[in-house]
Amino acid sequence: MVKVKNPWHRPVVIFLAAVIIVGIIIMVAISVIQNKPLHQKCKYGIVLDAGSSHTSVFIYEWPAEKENNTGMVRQKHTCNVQGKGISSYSANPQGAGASLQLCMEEAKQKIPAHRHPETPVYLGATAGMRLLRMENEEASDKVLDSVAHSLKSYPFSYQGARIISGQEEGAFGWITVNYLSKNLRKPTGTLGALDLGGASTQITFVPQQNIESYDNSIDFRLYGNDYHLYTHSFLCYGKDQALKLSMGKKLESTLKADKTDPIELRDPCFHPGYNFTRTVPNVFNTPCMREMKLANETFFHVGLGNWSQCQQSIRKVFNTIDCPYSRCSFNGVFQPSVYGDFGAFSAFFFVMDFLNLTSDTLATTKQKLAAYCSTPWKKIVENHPNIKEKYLSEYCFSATYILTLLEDGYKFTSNSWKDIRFIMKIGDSDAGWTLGYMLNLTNMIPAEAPDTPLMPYEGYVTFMFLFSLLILVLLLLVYFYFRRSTRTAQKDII
Ligand SMILES: Nc1ccn([C@@H]2O[C@H](COP(=O)(O)OP(=O)(O)OP(=O)(O)O)[C@@H](O)[C@H]2O)c(=O)n1
Ligand SMILES: [Ca+2]
Repeated sequence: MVKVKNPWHRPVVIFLAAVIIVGIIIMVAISVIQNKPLHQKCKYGIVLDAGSSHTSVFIYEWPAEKENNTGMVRQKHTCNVQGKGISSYSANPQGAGASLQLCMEEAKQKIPAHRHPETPVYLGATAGMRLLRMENEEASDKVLDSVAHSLKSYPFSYQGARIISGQEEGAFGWITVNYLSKNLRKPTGTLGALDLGGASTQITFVPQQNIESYDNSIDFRLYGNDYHLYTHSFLCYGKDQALKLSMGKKLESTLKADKTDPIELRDPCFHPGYNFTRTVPNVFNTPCMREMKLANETFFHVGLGNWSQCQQSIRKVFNTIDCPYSRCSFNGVFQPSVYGDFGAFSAFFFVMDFLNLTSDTLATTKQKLAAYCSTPWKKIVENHPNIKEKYLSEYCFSATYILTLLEDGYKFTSNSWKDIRFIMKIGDSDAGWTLGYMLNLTNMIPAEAPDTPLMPYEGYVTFMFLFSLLILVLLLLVYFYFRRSTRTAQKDII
């Protein structure tokens, strides 16, 4: 046997082997950086959204090692607490805490037991509790004590139950939609946030103009970028309270014009043929209507089904005359021109989605809504036998209110209407303030960008593909080179 001798064989082979080994090490390192651990350990967080109309429990989940990266936290589970919001328990505060039990038991099942002690639980109450606090502070404290006591009885890490401010509600809703849309680490624009609840509504966006009022401005530094936000929350302008305001105004003018007994409230925002007897205290028991003096006990609520008259009546709840700034939305509140795309969620979505009005032009939306409002009540009930009549009866009002709020209130135009996206979820997580609230309280969004920015997923896939191709070509070259060398050597021997 003759040994093949070639003086530059060895360095070439060593070089190629080194390239392959380094390549494999880089691939493994990138896989780790790309946050695709072999076995994913998760952490959890619970936020209770104690809204004016109801309470929801949200369970969030994220990979234990990579909690500071945008888009890593996702909604694992949500549970709707049965019954009304916690503010409805003012006369029976213990009932508020007890109402959370079923959903909290569910949370115990959904989160692995060994994670329970480290899982934070937060409860944030919104406009319903703000109103109760205005009306009766002692009662609102008792309700908060009751829910706090209930939450402390679970094996999680209780972090507090409090009434959040309207500014926090707006700002955390904005953080949620931009975190979920992965806008926060890119130089691209952000998404404004429009939230419509039962008792308040929020508008939050990055404006182009100066913010003239200190109360409406909020600054964040997230992942190394500065955000200067405009935000405002209108208490009493959620859809349930706005209905009361609007009906109250109509009742007042009816009382002035006609003192017959019982009073007939002829309402263009309800369908023709709709006729219900209501009692004044039931409809108007809210601090949003303190100045209105409405003594009569019962009245007939009669539908007329006239969209344009309905819009006229709703306009009366917005004061668009007085403005101490260069420009206002309504009620003397400063607002810069709306700018950029907006995500409109909660009742903005529920109502517009129910009426199939989430993707039309403003003109078409108005036409369709006018036709819907004039549809007889009997037909509406026939078409939707499974929906509670109370909710069904209010969609004409609610959608007309939404259009009026967006157009006359926030000054969206037929042109900027198309920048509004009616959304419920982004990915598998709900749009709302709860996720932003938890990200903030757990410091999961760092002010500065991490030192090693991640390669985007598409870039990672392309890189891995090209690198694998390179390794394959190198292996083939080595193979052919050796084959040729061996053959040459064999020929030499022959
Ligand atoms: N699928 C749903 C859920 C809720 N709603 C109604 O939409 C309104 C707002 O609901 P939500 O956003 O849950 O309000 P809350 O959070 O309870 O109120 P707030 O934010 O003002 O405290 C309420 O009138 C509720 O009855 C609806 O029409 N359809
Ligand atoms: Ca809400």
